[in-house]
Amino acid sequence: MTKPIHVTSEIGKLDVVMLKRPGAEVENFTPKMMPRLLFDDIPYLPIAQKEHDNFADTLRENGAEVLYLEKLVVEALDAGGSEVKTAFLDKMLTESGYAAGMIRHELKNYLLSMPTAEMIVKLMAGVRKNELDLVPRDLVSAAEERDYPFFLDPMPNLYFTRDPAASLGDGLSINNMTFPARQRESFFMETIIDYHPRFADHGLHVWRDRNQPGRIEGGDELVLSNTVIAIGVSERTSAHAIEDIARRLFEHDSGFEKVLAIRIPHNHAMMHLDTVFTMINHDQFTVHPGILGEGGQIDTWTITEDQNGELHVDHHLNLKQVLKDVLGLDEIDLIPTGGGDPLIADREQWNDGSNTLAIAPGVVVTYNRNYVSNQVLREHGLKVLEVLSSELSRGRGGPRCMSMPLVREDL
Ligand SMILES: NC(=[NH2+])NCCC[C@H](N)C(=O)O
Repeated sequence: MTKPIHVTSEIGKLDVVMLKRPGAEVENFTPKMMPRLLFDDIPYLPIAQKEHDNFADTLRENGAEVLYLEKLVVEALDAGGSEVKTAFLDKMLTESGYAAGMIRHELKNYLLSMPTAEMIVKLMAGVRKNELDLVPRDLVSAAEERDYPFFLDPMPNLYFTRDPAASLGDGLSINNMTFPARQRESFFMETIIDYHPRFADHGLHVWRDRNQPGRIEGGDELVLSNTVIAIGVSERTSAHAIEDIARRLFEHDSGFEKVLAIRIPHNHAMMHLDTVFTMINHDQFTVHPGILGEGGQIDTWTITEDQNGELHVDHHLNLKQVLKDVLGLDEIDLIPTGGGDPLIADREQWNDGSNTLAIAPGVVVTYNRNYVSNQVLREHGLKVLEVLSSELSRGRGGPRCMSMPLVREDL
């Protein structure tokens, strides 16, 4: 049987992928909560779901098996049995800010009274205060939180399955995420890997787990080849975590020998490397011109292991040259988002015009709204499969963010 996780490139034919269909969580918040929940608008759920189904169908029609996160967690908990389910809930409540006390007790009873599938939907969607017959009498609730409508916040970013974990070779990183709005998400992934029959006991390597200090997110982790990984030094991923994962990958025979750290601006529009740079063919990449300085310069470091087992770091400024060197290519094609027009580049990057998902070498899935960038990709010889994007894009992520490849064919 093929391994449950096997990803040695960004572009090998996509065989198995994990998605999350947007649910009640993307509607269960108010404009005031948006900045904290990392959304810039309120999506219209029925249309977001239609668009997401269109995305999933496109992947299936092109030969990928689509698994759903929400289904895998339920199957994992059911396989684990009631003790695992209770321990899962205990930990989820602790991570949601209820380590002890009356509210924890009530929330636990409320959620445990539900069948597993319903409990998971509820945890993802959030629990409002008016759902429980409870007037908290502790000082914190009485003094500060009276008007806040939730006991448990919704997790609207779950449909960006790319970020809580990343498939790297025959294993994965399960990530310690940056903002509280997303930190609980990677616990679902950990539960799947630990208890789902498809993943547990298959010798999967967790190269770095979510308990490690230093934040990292999958949108920053790109598998350039079976020996090279690129990682963004970004708003979401710290240099410390990059050194740490590099060390672990080198030590544990992962096959990876080089990590390319690329520094990008630290802001919400460009939160991850994959919002400004993706690999789409053996020698082709999309890049948002806004990240490149004069003469196309950008801070890049190659990290390798020296003979003494210490990390060795080299600094470079020419991304194109570094990519040629690490991939052993004579020429590469860096395709600018928006075709190089700075105004269009900014507009389309905002709606994830650089966030392309390669499903085979030279075949990409993109949002239809980025029609200038899509046309440019076609002119560069790529096959572009467009998917619907009016509502999904309001969460600030595109086709790469919305998918976690589990198995790709080797090149
Ligand atoms: N890989 C990505 N670019 N993911 C996009 C995630 C968007 C999400 N709203 C966040 O801010 O976290």
